[in-house]
Amino acid sequence: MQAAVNTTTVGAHPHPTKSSFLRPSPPCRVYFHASPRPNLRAIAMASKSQLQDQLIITRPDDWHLHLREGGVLEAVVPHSARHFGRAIIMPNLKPPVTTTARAVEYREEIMRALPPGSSFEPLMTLYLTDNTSPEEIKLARKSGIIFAVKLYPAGATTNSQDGVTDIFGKCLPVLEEMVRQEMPLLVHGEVTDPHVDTFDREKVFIDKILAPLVQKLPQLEIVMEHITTMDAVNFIESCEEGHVAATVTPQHLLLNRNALFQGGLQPHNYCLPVLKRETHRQAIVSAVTNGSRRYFLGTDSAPHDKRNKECSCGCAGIYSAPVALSLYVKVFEEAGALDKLEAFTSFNGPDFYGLPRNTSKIILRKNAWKVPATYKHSSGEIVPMFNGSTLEWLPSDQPKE
Ligand SMILES: NC(=O)N[C@@H](CC(=O)O)C(=O)O
Ligand SMILES: [Zn+2]
Ligand SMILES: [Zn+2]
Repeated sequence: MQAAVNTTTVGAHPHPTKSSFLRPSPPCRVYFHASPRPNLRAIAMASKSQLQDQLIITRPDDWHLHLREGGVLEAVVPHSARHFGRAIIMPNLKPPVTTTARAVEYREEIMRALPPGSSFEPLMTLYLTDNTSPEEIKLARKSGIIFAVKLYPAGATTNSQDGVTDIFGKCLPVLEEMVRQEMPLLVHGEVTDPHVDTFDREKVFIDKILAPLVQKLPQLEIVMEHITTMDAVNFIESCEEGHVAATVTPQHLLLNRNALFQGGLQPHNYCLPVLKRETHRQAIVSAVTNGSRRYFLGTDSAPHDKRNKECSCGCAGIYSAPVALSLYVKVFEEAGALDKLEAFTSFNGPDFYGLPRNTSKIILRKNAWKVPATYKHSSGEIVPMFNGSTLEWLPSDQPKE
C-alpha cells in the first residue's frame, strides 16, 4: 500500500516559525496519492489545499475512554479497538475500580469482549477515594497493568459519588507515593460547590485546586482531562512541559454551548464539563493545532443508554468512539494544520506516559459516510455523537454505512 504513494515529511517545514524553533514537534509523515512522479512542490501545496484526500498516520491511542461493563462494553469496545492501539480506561464503574485486584478483573472482562484477533490494549486506571492507601499505589505500579490514578471530585460527574471530598486533607500521602512511583494523576477538573456557576467550575478548580497542587507537588505528573476553557489552555501552557498535560475531546473542539440548545434541548450534546462559549472553543483549537506537545487525543467517549439520555434528568456523556477520529481530522483540516495531526493523535500521549509509540499505521480517506442513528447493545441502544449526519473522513477500517 505505502509503496504506491508519494511521501513527504511535512513536520520538517523549510521555514520554521518562531514557535516551532522553541518547541519542535515530532515530524509527521503524511502520504499522498498523487502523480506517479513525486513533485515536491505539488505535494507541499497539497498539504494546504483540498487536494489531500488520504492520510496515513501512526495508529492513534485514546487517552480517555469509558467502556462500561457487560452488554454495553461488548457493544462499544469494537468501535475503539478498530482504530486505536491503546486506551486509558476510566474507572468510574458502579461500584468504581478502586483496587488493583478489581482493575485486573475489569481488564480481563475487556479482553474477553474484544473482537477476535484484536491487538487493542486497555491501559487501566484506579479511582481515587479519600481512603486510597499509598500501599495500593505500590500494588498498582507492580501490577504492570495500571497506568494512572483518576481524581473525581465527589459529585462532579457521572459515578463520582465515591470520589475525593478533600484532596489536600485526605490524599497527600497517596499523591506523594504517586510521585515516587511516577504514576500520573488524571483529573476531572471541576469544583462541585453548587454556588459556583456550572460554566465557571473548571476555572475555579484550576485556581483553587490544580494550581496549588502543582505548587505543592511539582514532580507529580498530571493530566487535566477533557479541557473546555481558555483558562485551562493558559494554565497548561504555564506549567512545565512534560509534567502537566491535557486531553481534548472532539466535542470541545467542534461544538460550543449553542449546540445544547439548537432547535430545542439536545441531550446528546450534554457532557461534563459542559460545552462552553465560542471563544473558549477557539482557544482550544488553536492550542491543539499549533503543534504543542502538551495536548493529546482523549475522546471521553461516554456511552449511556438512549433512555438515560432522553429523559427528565439525562446523564452527562457523549458517545463519540465511532466518529472521534473523523472529527479530529476535520478539526485539523479546517485549521490548515493536518501536518500537526499525527503528533496529537499518536505521539504526544505515549511520549507523556513514557510508553512506546505505536508502530502500525492507519489510513484516513476522504470518503463521505453517514453516522448511524443508534448502535444496539444487549438491552437497548446508544446514540452516537453527530448521529445521522455525514462525515467526510473515513478511517480505512471503518465500514461505510
Ligand atoms: N464526560 C461525561 O459527561 N461523562 C463521563 C464522566 C466524565 O468523564 O466526567 C461518563 O462517565 O459518563
Ligand atoms: Zn470527567
Ligand atoms: Zn470521561
